[in-house]
Amino acid sequence: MSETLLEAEGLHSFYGSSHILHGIDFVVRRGETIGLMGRNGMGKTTLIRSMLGHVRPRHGRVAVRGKTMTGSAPYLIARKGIAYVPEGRGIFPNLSVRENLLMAAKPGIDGRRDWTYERVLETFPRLGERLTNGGGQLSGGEQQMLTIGRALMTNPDVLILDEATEGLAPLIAKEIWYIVRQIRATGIATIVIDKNHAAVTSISDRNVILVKGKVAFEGSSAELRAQPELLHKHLGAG
Ligand SMILES: Nc1ncnc2c1ncn2[C@@H]1O[C@H](COP(=O)(O)OP(=O)(O)OP(=O)(O)O)[C@@H](O)[C@H]1O
Repeated sequence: MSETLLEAEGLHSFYGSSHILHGIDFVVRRGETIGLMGRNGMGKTTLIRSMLGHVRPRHGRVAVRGKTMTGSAPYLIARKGIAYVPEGRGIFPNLSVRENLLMAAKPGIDGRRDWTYERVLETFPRLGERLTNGGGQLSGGEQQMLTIGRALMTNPDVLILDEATEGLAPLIAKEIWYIVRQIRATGIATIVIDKNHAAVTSISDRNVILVKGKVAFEGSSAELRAQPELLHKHLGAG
């Protein structure tokens, strides 16, 4: 079985006295694409934030490449090859597109420099047309592309996309999905959180559905499609 890159075991996380995650087990192996699903407020973002050191779990363990890193600072976890594209984007509005990309550049954990500035521009031709524009002058879709481009410039082994197509026009969302497919094909493991379940299951190897901070389903896209009642019950879809 491929190397485990990111792992949560029995995670319990809280915001103040609100108990949000109730003993979650979650694993990301090299090269796999995981759809993380669930209705609003079920704990998807909290699970990601708990694994990445933004929220300190009260119980349980987080391991990165087999090493326990529960509650480690986010930058230490990022340094281990985990890139996070949060909901709502994270670019520097006063810097140009070129500067936004170049300042993110770093080799991967094993020294890989697969994702160069040139390659990111090939993947996102729209950004190439906007190199001198400020990040804040871009459209929502372009900002999202820049955020993903910045994450790729870090040469990650795991890329986490939290609602990457949220609020985008359908054609732009389609472009983002096309790019996610290309990224997947390069062997980067990806966690995709998105409300478009059909799009998620069309690219994911495995899917995890959260209900009230617990894993309610885990299985392949074929298994999930074979149980449409699950989609209806847990996601309100179909
Ligand atoms: N910073 C916070 N402080 C207090 N409660 C929070 C905070 N962030 C999230 N919550 C609550 O934790 C619960 C889980 O939120 P979370 O964002 O993890 O859900 P989600 O499944 O990602 O849903 P969404 O799609 O709405 O982001 C929700 O009830 C939410 O209101």
